[in-house]
Parts: sequence; C-alpha cells; structure tokens
Amino acid sequence: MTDLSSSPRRHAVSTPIVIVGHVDHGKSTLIGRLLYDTDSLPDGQVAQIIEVSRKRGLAVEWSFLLDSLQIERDQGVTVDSTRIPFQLNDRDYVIVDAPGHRQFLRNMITGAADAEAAVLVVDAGEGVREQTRRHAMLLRLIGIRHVIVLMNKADAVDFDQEKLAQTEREVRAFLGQLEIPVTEVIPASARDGDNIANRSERAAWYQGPTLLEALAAIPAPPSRWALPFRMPVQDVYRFDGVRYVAGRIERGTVREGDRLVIGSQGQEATVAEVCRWHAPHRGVAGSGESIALRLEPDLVPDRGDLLYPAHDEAAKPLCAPRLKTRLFWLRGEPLQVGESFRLRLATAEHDVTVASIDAVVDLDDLSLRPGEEVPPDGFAEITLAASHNVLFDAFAPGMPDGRGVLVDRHQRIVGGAPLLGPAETAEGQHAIHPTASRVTPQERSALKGHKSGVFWMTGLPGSGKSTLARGAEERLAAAGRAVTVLDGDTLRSGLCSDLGFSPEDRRENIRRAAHVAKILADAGQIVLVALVSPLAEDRAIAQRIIGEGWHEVFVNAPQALCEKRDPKGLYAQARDGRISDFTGVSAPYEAPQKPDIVLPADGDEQACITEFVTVVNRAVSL
Ligand SMILES: Nc1ncnc2c1ncn2[C@@H]1O[C@H](COP(=O)(O)OS(=O)(=O)O)[C@@H](OP(=O)(O)O)[C@H]1O
Ligand SMILES: Nc1ncnc2c1ncn2[C@@H]1O[C@H](COP(=O)(O)OP(=O)(O)O)[C@@H](O)[C@H]1O
Repeated sequence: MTDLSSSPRRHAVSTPIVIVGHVDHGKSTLIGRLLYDTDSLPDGQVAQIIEVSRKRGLAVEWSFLLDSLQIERDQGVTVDSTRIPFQLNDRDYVIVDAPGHRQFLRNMITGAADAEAAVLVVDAGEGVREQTRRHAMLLRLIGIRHVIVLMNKADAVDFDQEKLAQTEREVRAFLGQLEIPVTEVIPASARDGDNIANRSERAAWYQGPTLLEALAAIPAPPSRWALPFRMPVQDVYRFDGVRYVAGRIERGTVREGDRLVIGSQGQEATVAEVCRWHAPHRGVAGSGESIALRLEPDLVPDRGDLLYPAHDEAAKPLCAPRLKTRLFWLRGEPLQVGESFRLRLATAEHDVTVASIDAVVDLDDLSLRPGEEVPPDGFAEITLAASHNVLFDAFAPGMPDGRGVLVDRHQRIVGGAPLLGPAETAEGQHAIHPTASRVTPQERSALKGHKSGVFWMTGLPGSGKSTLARGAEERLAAAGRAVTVLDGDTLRSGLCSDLGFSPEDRRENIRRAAHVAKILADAGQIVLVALVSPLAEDRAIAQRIIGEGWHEVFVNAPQALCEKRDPKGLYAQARDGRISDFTGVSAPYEAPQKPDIVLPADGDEQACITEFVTVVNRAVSL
C-alpha cells in the first residue's frame, strides 16, 4: 500500500439535520432543549446555569443556551461554527446552524445540502408565515426527504386538539403543494419539554411519536454503491514520481482494472491502483470514501474534472453549455440577466452568465410568473450560460448530483442553484456563450497605476454634465489616467440612434450606456458617464449593472440657471412646444437622494472641474 499519510483523512459520518421556521416560532429554543434533553451540552457549566435558575424558580430561557454556545463558537473555542453535534441511541446527529439570517440560508445550501431530515418549527397559534414558506421552499430546493413538523408553543393554545388539527391541516396543505413529504406533525412545547424527549401529558389525545422518537426513526440514507461511479477530482499528487488522482467518491464503486473517462479530456484510462489513507489495500472503493487512484496511462486531470465509467451510455453524465437551474437567490440586491458568476459544482468551478430569468416564484401562491429580476431571498428558474460544455448530473433529492452554488468574484456565496438539466435554445433565439476575462481587476490596476470606476453624472439639461466631463477627461488624460467619456448626445448619435425620449427609450438608453461603461471599467478605464438619467429607478438599474466601482455624481445647478444658459436652445423650444417630453419642462427630473458626489455647477467652471478631478483621483487611487 502506498503511504499517503500526509494527505487529508476522512471525517466520521453523522446524520445532518436542519431546523427551520419563521422567526420567533421557536427554532433556538428547540435547539437548546434538544441539546439539554439529549445531554449533549459541550460545557457542564451551561447545564449548571440551567439548574441554578430552576432551583430559584426562574423559567429557563432555552434560546439563551444557544446564545451562550454561540459566543463560544464566535470565539472559536468549543464547537465548529455551524455544526452542533448530539447523540441519540448511539447514533450521531449534527444540527446544521449558523448565526444571522443570510448566513443561515447560505449554510442551508452548502452545509445542509447533504441533510436527510429537517424539523420545520411552526407556531401552533400562528401557523404558516412568510419565513415558513421561504424555508419550506428551500427544503424542497435542497432535496430534504424527511420533514418533521413541530407545532411549537402548543401550550399557548392549551394543547387544544381542534386548534392544533387546524394548524396541521394548513401546514400539510402548504407542504403538499410543494410536494414535500411530511414524516410527522407533532404538537409540542420546546420551552416546557412537551413531546420533545418526553411524552406530553397535556396532549394525551396525541398518539404519534415525540420529536426524539421521530428523529431516531429517520431511516439511514439509501446506499449509493449500486449507482454509476462518479468521482470529482480534488487534487493530483505525486509520490516518488508516481501520480495519484485524489477525490471523494460521490456514488458507485471503483475497482482496479475498471476503465474510466476523464471528463474534460474525453480520454480513457485504466485504474491501476485504488489507494486509501491509513487502511489496508482492497483494490475496490465505494461511495463516500476519499481515495486516490493511479491511472494508466498516466493522464493528468485538473481539479474539478469528473471521472466516470467508460463504455456505458447509461452511466454518462450530461454535457451542455447552457444549464437550467432552480435558483435560490441570496444577495441583498436583486439578480438581473447578464450578471456573471462562478458556478461551483462539487470540486469544479465554471464561469457562467445569467442568460435568462425564465420564471420567478410568487411565494404567496407558489405560482411561476415571468419576471425581469429575482428579488433578495427569492426563488426562480433561470438559465446559466457557460463558455464551454459543463459535465454534470441533474439534481435529485437525496443525491449529491447537480448541487450548484453561485459565488461572486469575492468568493461570496450568492445563490443555491441545483441543476435541473440542459437548457434548450428556443427556435429563433441565439445561444450565447459569453467568455470571462482571465486578466484580474488587480492586474489591470497594477498595469494602469489606478483603479477603474464609473462616475455616473446625472443632472438637468444645461446643468454642465458635458462641460465638466470633457474638462475632467482632458486633465485626467494629461496626468496619464485611462479615461473615457460616455456622453448622452454622443451615444445617441450612434449606439442609441434608434431611441427617443419616452420613459421606455430613456431606460433602454441608460441600460445600454451602463453596459458599455461596465465593459470599459472592466477593461481598467475611468468612465465618466454624462446622461440626464432623470429617474432614480433607472439609475438604480445602471448601478446594478455596473456593481462595484459605481459612483453617483449629481451635477447640481438650479433649473432657472440651466434654462438661462440653454446652451443648445432646447429649453426655449420646449417652452414653445416644439420639443415634447423635455426634462425639467414637460418630463420629470428626480434629483439623487444620496449621491456619492455633488458638484455645485453654478459657480466657476474651472474650479468645479478641479474639484471633480480631485474626487475622481482620490476614488481611483491604489
Ligand atoms: N426631450 C428631451 N429631454 C431631454 N433631453 C433632450 C430631449 N430632446 C433632446 N435632448 C437632448 O438630449 C440630451 C439628453 O440625452 P440623454 O441621453 O442624456 O437623456 S436620458 O438620460 O436618456 O434621459 C440632452 O443633452 P444635455 O443637455 O447634455 O443633457 C439634450 O441635448
Ligand atoms: N460651474 C459650471 N459647471 C458647468 N458648466 C458651467 C458652469 N458655469 C457655467 N457653465 C456653462 O453651462 C453650460 C452647461 O452646458 P452642458 O455642459 O452642455 O450641460 P449638460 O451637458 O448638462 O446639458 C456650458 O455652456 C458651460 O460653459
């Protein structure tokens, strides 16, 4: 057996469960109670605090327990930040948790992706609420197969059988709509301990299991050994001149002599040796094991590549450049078509662009509606386009396949994206395959000696946008800065010559300008955009397209002065009715509420340009 002892070791297996529910319905209380009742508190002191408060006749606030664990976790002292272990009848469980709403949701799509079971906590009196809906959607999205509903705070409705039956009907109807299998619906009080570990005397009519009984009855996940082999490549090591391809088997088995395909290369190799860490040689390995393979010929796959069986059509993964996904969107701002991300799929990462938003889920009635953007914490079906073919297996509940995660360029997780299958390209629609640059923003800044940025100048006609933009451009260029002006009149004479001044045309004008500005900024330029852009909503669209590096500049001159200047004689024509929809006269102008920069453009022109140049230089300095 080859010695791979310097390589990572396997982790012990435990059953992950998630506990979800609307805020204040009792999630934290339940976790505290579960840990206490299963004697799983990592710190005897905490148990002591509880005993003391009991003796003094004080009610125990179970959620405090979680808070105190949280403090330890924040300090990194006792337990891992997101996984709380507990034991039940010799079986190991781990509660996947995280502080903070977003972090919790993020954890759900990563840490809990493998979870077999979930406890959905619903306030017995309040029933299904907004976050109950959102969390239930998420359970469906990550493919949880056993959902136990805990009708918590049943004491507050005196364990009234009729009231609880009504809540149960409501929850079951809702989860039924989502095709979520309900394992048990348990009337309980996490605070008082009814039907958690101990059977409630107050709900004598209830015949079902306690929560701990229900958790203990969750069947072990079915074996994945009989399925076609899949191993995403984690790394390639060299020991004594011999190369080993390391990874964790996601499903199926592999034995020496098997023929495998190295996904991205489409080349075949024979498994010459199957190696494990700290284990005797057996020549075969199966699902869940972390192994290393020696291949013949000695092909070198990349991290993220997929190994699968050769000569078996039915065992082949899917392969497509456009992917349909069911998205759970986690960023604080809405998602729009055209945005680019990295799609993490097991150990692989692919550059992808949002090619279309096909349908957005309406949480109230769970209907799918057309939509232009996906709101924060929203669900949608979208199409992702990669610049190359992506090898994948479609997502299926309880399986490791197709569990895509979207990350932004700061490596932040912004969405869960289970892959539903290849996206067809409708007739007449063009398949787009955007590519992403390999030159990083840092490399560009280093080359140019400054950062890029978009300075979006908004103001009334005649306020001075063009004058200030051109003046600043001249001085910045003279100082060696890479700078470009995008001026409304200039764009409208070419790129936007098909557009007029209706609200729709202005929005389109602004959208196009924003995309051009984004391209230029991505190429390292300082971009000065001089557009009236009269509506806050349209400027917000531009801001979303541009993202980081956006600066809103308000060119502020009183309307009377702009009208007096009237450099192009347009105000006069608008007053005469010869021009319609003229901003400031017959069309609205909404001044920015919180601009990043305000340029008072009613005084000395040169001084104003100097001020602008100073601010720009400061913003782009490295
Ligand atoms: N109806 C009407 N309303 C406003 N402006 C008009 C109109 N008709 C022509 N112009 C001239 O077009 C310039 C504004 O174009 P923009 O592309 O900046 O406008 S917008 O952002 O799409 O609203 C604007 O330029 P500036 O004066 O530099 O702002 C005008 O010269
Ligand atoms: N402080 C100032 N800033 C900008 N422009 C000024 C200033 N003072 C006077 N002006 C004059 O006002 C006019 C502004 O017109 P322009 O730059 O075409 O405005 P816009 O592009 O916003 O329509 C120019 O003639 C310019 O010389």
